[in-house]
Amino acid sequence: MNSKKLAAEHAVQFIKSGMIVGLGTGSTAHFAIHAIGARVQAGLTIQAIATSEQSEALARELEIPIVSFQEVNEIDLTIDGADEVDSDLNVIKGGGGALLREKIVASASRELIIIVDESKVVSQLGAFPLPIEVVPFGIEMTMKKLAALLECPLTVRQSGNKPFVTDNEHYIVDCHTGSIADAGKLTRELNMIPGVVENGLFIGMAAKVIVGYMDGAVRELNHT
Ligand SMILES: O=C(CO)[C@H](O)[C@H](O)COP(=O)(O)O
Repeated sequence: MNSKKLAAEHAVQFIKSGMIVGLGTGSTAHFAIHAIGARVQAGLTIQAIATSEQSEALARELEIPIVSFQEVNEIDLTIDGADEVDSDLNVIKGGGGALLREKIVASASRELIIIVDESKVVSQLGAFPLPIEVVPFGIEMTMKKLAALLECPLTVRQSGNKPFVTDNEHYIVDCHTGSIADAGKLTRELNMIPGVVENGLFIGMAAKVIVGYMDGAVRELNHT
């Protein structure tokens, strides 16, 4: 059994008719969107807001009703993947390049459920390169400021032989930070740099993490 699919299908059970649901991005979220589509076909009535053009296109294909932020005040529940999760349920996201919309949707949500396979659970965040979304204008200067703060190798994410461009027409800088001692402080410092739009640290945002295991087990991690 695919452990990402296991976590995704477990999470989708928390959706109830009438909810506004945030749809995540990535391969684990892809399984969740399919499971939501199946429940919609079976009579679940929800409306959804997607965190990327890709997830929105999939949702439309599966006939999941899509709404915009103009039409809702709040999102009831968002289900999204992650690149790393620690025991305090802090998370690194953005491996798929959708971190800005993911953070906007997560912060508009009453509840954020993160779905991962067991390989994503870590004791300290930072082995996965931290994605930072930056505006292309002045990126050389923004990267100098990032380098001064982080003191670690930085790379502009590529797609083919060009910079990867996000749904918001920005670039992603991947920062090989190594272990992050104080993720809360770092997220605030990063977002103070002009040119940085958002970073992939989601601190204190997840209410629950659902982990799928290779042996078929599923475990819920909650705040203690
Ligand atoms: O943050 C993300 C996209 O920006 C993804 O949720 C994250 O990269 C995990 O992806 P996957 O489920 O494919 O492992």
